[in-house]
Amino acid sequence: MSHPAPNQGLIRDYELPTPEPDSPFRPRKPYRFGTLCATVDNPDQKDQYGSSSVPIYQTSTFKGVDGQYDYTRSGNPTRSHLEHHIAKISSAGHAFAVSSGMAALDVILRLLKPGDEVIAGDDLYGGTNRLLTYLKTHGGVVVHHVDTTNPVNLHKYIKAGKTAMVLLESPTNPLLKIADLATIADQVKQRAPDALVVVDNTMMSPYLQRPLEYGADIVYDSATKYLSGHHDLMAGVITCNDDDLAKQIAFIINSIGNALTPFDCFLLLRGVKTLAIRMDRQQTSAMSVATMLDRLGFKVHYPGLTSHPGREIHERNADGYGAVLSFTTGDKALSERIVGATRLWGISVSFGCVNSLISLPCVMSHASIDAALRAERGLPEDLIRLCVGIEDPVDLIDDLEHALLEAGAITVSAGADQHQFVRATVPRGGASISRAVEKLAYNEHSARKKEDREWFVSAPGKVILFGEHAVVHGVTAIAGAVGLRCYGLSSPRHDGKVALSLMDLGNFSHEWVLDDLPWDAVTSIGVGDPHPDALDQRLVDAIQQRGLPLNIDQNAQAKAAAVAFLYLYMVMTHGGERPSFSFAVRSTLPVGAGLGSSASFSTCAATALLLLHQRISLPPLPEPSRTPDEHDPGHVHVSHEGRRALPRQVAEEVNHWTFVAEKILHGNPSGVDNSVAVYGGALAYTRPGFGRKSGMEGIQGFKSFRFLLTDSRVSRDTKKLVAGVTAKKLAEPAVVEHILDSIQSISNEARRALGDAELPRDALLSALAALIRENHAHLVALGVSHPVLEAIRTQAAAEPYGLSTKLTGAGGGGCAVTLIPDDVKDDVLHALVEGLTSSGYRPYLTSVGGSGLGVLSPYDPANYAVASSKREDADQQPSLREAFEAKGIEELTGWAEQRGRWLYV
Ligand SMILES: N[C@@H](CCSC[C@H](N)C(=O)O)C(=O)O
Repeated sequence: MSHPAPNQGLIRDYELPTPEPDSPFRPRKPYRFGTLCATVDNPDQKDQYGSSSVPIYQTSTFKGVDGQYDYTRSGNPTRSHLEHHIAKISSAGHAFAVSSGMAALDVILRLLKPGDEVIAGDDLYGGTNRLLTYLKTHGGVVVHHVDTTNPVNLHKYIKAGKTAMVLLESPTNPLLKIADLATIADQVKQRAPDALVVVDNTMMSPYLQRPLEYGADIVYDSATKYLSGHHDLMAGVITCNDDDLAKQIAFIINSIGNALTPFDCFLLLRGVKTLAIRMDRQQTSAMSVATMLDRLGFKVHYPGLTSHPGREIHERNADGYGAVLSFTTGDKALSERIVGATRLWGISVSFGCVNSLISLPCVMSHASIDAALRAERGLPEDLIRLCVGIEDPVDLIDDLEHALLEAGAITVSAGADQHQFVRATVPRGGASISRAVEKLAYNEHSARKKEDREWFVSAPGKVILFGEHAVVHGVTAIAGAVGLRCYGLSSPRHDGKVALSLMDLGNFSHEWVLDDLPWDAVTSIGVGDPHPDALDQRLVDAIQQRGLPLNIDQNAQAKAAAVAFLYLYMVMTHGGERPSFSFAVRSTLPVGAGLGSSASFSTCAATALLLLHQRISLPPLPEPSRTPDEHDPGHVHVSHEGRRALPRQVAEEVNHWTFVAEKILHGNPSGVDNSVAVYGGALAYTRPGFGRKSGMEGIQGFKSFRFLLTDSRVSRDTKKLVAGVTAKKLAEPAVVEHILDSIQSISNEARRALGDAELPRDALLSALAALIRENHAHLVALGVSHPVLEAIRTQAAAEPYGLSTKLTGAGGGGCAVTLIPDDVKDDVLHALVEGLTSSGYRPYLTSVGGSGLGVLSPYDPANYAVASSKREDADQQPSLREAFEAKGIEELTGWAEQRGRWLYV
C-alpha cells in the first residue's frame, strides 16, 4: 500500500466497488475515494422515481408479511442506503448505523460474556473508558489498560481463550498516540485467535484509515464527527467483514433498538458526500496550526509533525494526519485563559465539525475519568485539544495567536515586527518568559537608586449595566467602569514605618513599625513571578492575629482592606528592601452599594505597591512627533486623554495582584470588578459551566455616556437576594428560565449595540434606554427590586424627565442607574438630582465607560510639585498629601484631574 503525504492527491487504487461497469475499449479504474463518497448508489435499491437524493422513509412500520422491511427498528430503506454507502467507503462487507458512537461501542461490547478479558489503550476517549468501567463493575468483564504505542506491551495480557477483545484507538483521543494496527492485529490473531480486534476509527474516518484492511475485525466510528461533519446529528457506524459477526451485530441492534432513525440516516448520507473534501481542507489547516504551535515551543501532539514519535507508523496506517491535535502549555490556568480567549474556535466537546473547536479534555470530553486516574495515565490537566474546521486557516491562526497573546502564553518578540511571537512560558510555576525578561531587566536596574517619590494613582468603580442576578445562572452580564473613582497617594517616609489611611472607606488610619509585622509567616514572591492561585492562608492568619490594631475589629471594611494591603506589601517585599511610606486613600464611590469600591481600592493599593517595590515601571514618554519650542509644546503620541499610555503588561500585572487583594476582600471574586477597575471601558462576563462561551471580553469601541447613579441608602443582603432567585428558579423553573433567556437576549443586544462603531449615538442611547427598562422589569419579576428603587424609577420616568432607570447589582435597595441621553439639559438634570436628594436618596451624576487605572504622570515634575517643595514652616504651601486629604469629596475628582497629565490603561 502506498502512503502519499496528505493532500498530495491521495490517488490510489482502492479495492472498492466501482459503480459502473468497465468498458472493453476503455477499462475503468476504480473510482477514487472522493468520488465514492459523493456517489450514493445502490444497484439493488433503485428508486422508483429516480430521485437524486435518497428519500427519507419516515415510517415506523411497513405493510404486509414477508416483505424486506416490517418495522424501522429492524430495517428501513433510508438506513439500508446509508449502510450500503458506509460499507462501500470502508472496505467493508457489512455496515450498521446506530444512534451514536457510544451506542456503536455498546453494541460491540455486548458480544462479550462475563469473565472475558478486554485489552484497551491507556489513552482513550472518556466515554469509552466509562463504558468499559461499567462493564468491569457490572458485567464481570476484566479490562486491562495498556500503552498501545508498542505492540509488545500487549503481549503479557493476550491470553488464548481468555482475551475476547482488543480495543484500539489510533490516533488516541486526546494525546494522538499511534498504535501499529497491522502488527497488533497480527500478533493478537497468533496468540488468541478468537479475540476480536476492534478499532475506534472516529478521528481518522474511512477516508484516511480503513482498519479492516489491516486485519481488524470490527471498526466503529462516532459518525457524529467527520462522517456527518456538521454537528447536527448523533450517529455511530459499525463495519465488519465476517458474516457471522454481522449477524450477531444485527441481532443486538434489533434487540436493543438503537438503530439510527430515518431522518438522521438521511442527514448522515448527505454529510458523508463531502467527507473527502472537508477532511482535505481540515487536515491541511491542522498541519498549519500544529506547525505554528510547535514553532512557538509548545508540546504539540499531532502525527503530522516530524517530531511525533508515531509518525512513521501512522503513515503506514493512514493516508493523512487528520484534523485533531492537542498541546500543553505548562500551566492549567494558562490553558483555561487561552481557551476562554478564543473567538473563532468554539469551546465544545466533540470534533469533526466544519467549525473549529477548542476544548480542555480533562474538564470536558475526559472529565468522566477521575483526576487521579488521569494523572496516573499521564493525561495532562493543561492539555488543550484543537479540532480544526474548514474556516480560512489564516483566521484560525490569527484567532489562536490572539488568544495565546491575551492569555500571556506568547508575547511579541522584542525588536521584531509585530507579527513575530515568542513563547512566554517557563516550566516552573507557570511563570512566563516575559516575566523572566522583566526580572532580568529588574536585576539589571537594581543598582539604580531607590526611588523616593510619591505616586498618585486612581481607579474607577464598576456598575452592572445588564445581567445582574442572571449572571449567577450563566447569563452574560455587561459591566462598565463608572466615573466615580478611588484615589491613592503614596508618600515616602524614612522612619521604618508604613501607614495606611482610609478616609472614605471606613475612616481608618494606622501606622505599623515595619519590623513588627509578622515576617516569619511570609513567603515572598519573586519579582516577575505570579502569585499562586491560592492565598497564603498562614500569612493571612498571621496578619489578622498579629498585625492589626485591636480597635479594628469593629470596622469590618477597614479590617479587610488593611489585611489585603499588608498582605500585598509583605509578599511583594524582596531583596531585603522594605519601603517605608504612607498610603492615603480617598474614594468618591459609595461603599457597599455594589459599585466595586473594594476593587478600585485594591487596584490603587496594588499599583502603588508594585511601583514602590519596583515590580512595574512606567514606560518612558514617547518622543514628540513635533519638536517642542518656546511657542509649541510639541505633539506627543499619547491617545485621547492619555488613554493607553500605560502598557498592557503593566495593566496585566496590576490586575493579577488586584485579584489577589480581591480574594482577601471577597473570598471568591469573579474577576469582573478588578478587570473593570484596571482596564476601564466595559466588558461582558459569562460564568463558566453553563454551556455558553464563558470568560470576560472587553467591549471594544464602547462609548462613554452619562448616568445618574442613585444610592437608595437602603442596605441589602446580597447573599439573601441571590439565594432568593435560586429558590425561585427551583420553585418555578420554566418562568425563571424564560426570564433568564430574555436577559441573555438583552445582554447580547446591548453588547452588539455598545460595540457597534456604525450605530449612530442617538440610536444607541434609545436602544439602551429600552433595554434598561426591559431588564429592570425582569429583575422585578425575579423579586429583587425594592419599593425605594421603584420610587427612584418613577421619579426619573416622570415628566419632564422621561428617563429610563434600572436597579444595578443585587437590588433589594442599593443603587439604581438612570441613563441620561446627551440632549438632557443641565437645569433639568439638576432639578431631578435635587428632587431625588430631597426624597432622601444620594444621586451622583457620573458617566459609564471611562478610563481604567490611572497614574499621575511622573515625567512632569510639576505634577507632584506641591509635594516635592520642602516645607520649612507651616505657612508654606500644603504638601500634595495634605491637599489630597483636605479636599471635600465633591471636589476631589476635579482637583485630582488638575494635578497634571494622567496616564491611563
Ligand atoms: N458529556 C459528554 C462528553 C462528550 S465528549 C464527545 C467526544 N467523543 C469528544 O471526544 O469530544 C460525555 O460525558 O459523554
